[in-house]
Amino acid sequence: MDFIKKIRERATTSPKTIVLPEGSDERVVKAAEIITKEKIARVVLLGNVDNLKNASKEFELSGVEIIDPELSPKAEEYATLLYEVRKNKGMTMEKARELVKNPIWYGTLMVKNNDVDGMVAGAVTATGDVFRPAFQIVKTAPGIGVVSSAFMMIVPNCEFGSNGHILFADCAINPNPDAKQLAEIAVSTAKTWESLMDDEPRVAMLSFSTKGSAQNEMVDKVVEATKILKQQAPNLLSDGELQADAALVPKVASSKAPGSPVAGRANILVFPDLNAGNIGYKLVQRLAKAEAVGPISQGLAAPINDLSRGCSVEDIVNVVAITSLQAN
Ligand SMILES: CC(C)(COP(=O)(O)OP(=O)(O)OC[C@H]1O[C@@H](n2cnc3c(N)ncnc32)[C@H](O)[C@@H]1OP(=O)(O)O)[C@@H](O)C(=O)NCCC(=O)NCCS
Ligand SMILES: CC(=O)OP(=O)(O)O
Repeated sequence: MDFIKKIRERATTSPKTIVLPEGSDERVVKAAEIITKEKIARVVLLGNVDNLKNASKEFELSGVEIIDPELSPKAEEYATLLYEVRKNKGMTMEKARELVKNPIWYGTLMVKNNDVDGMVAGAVTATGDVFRPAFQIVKTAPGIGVVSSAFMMIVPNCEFGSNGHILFADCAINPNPDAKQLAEIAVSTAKTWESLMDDEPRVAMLSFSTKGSAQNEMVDKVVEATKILKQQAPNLLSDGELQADAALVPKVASSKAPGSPVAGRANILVFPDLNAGNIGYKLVQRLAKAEAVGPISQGLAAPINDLSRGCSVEDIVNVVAITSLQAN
């Protein structure tokens, strides 16, 4: 079955409550309508109640809960929660009361307080501003050092990866991960793959060098990350350092990396830094007309997912479906 159809169907089997803090954006309101109609999740929309009531003349919003953080009776409770979680980092009650009026902080506190199962934001808000409160309030899951993200790229008419499905990581969060963090990103992405796909994960650690063809400290980082990855996850099919063509194309792999367990058949591409990852996913999305589902966050203690500000309504619906699945 088609990947997107499958995740949406899986989400309907145990619908969760997801907060969408950007009720001021029409795409988000339309997505709330579709999510509710298709029973993918129960939606809480944050925004100005009057504006959203007006919007509901245009959109079918029955079944969607609407909260205005500025008028919410829970604002003081959430401010106290924020103060308690961050007081050792200099948070004051005054600052907490101010931050709670911001829908992204309010939504994150709803997640922390278990009032909702997850949050999706980023249609209007830049990635850093979505994740900073998440890192500070929700924090990492036990045993996780670094939160990262992955995009499921679905490339039309493509034989590479798993029938054109390839996870790209990290394309949204960590600007310049060190070797240890890069290895952890690879392990997290393999777990994300396993939660979404039926076949085995095959991880390529990407570089501009294949198996020593170039020498540079940027290559050394990927070589070191591959070594750490193989030690930490010996049963995971992984290899590096590989160029993108060696990772994906069997013929190139047989000349550049003969005998590699992954080269020519990778379905997970781990990029060496955020310049490469973010530019890479946007190029494939726009030039190859690939569907880019994500970014899917990995390693937070509760599911909070970002969007690209260029997202469509359908992108929002898809990320909400994935967020519901992560909340299971
Ligand atoms: C995500 C991001 C905002 C974090 O910023 P930062 O400056 O490191 O954040 P702060 O220094 O304020 O750290 C806040 C907290 O988050 C934690 N943190 C930061 N990055 C983290 C990560 N990847 N995983 C887990 N925790 C992280 C810090 O340890 C800190 O915790 P503490 O305050 O409890 O000690 C930053 O890495 C960023 O802007 N990334 C690029 C996002 C982007 O623009 N992407 C491109 C478009 S998608
Ligand atoms: C993921 C990403 O690149 O987000 P944006 O396009 O909003 O910067």
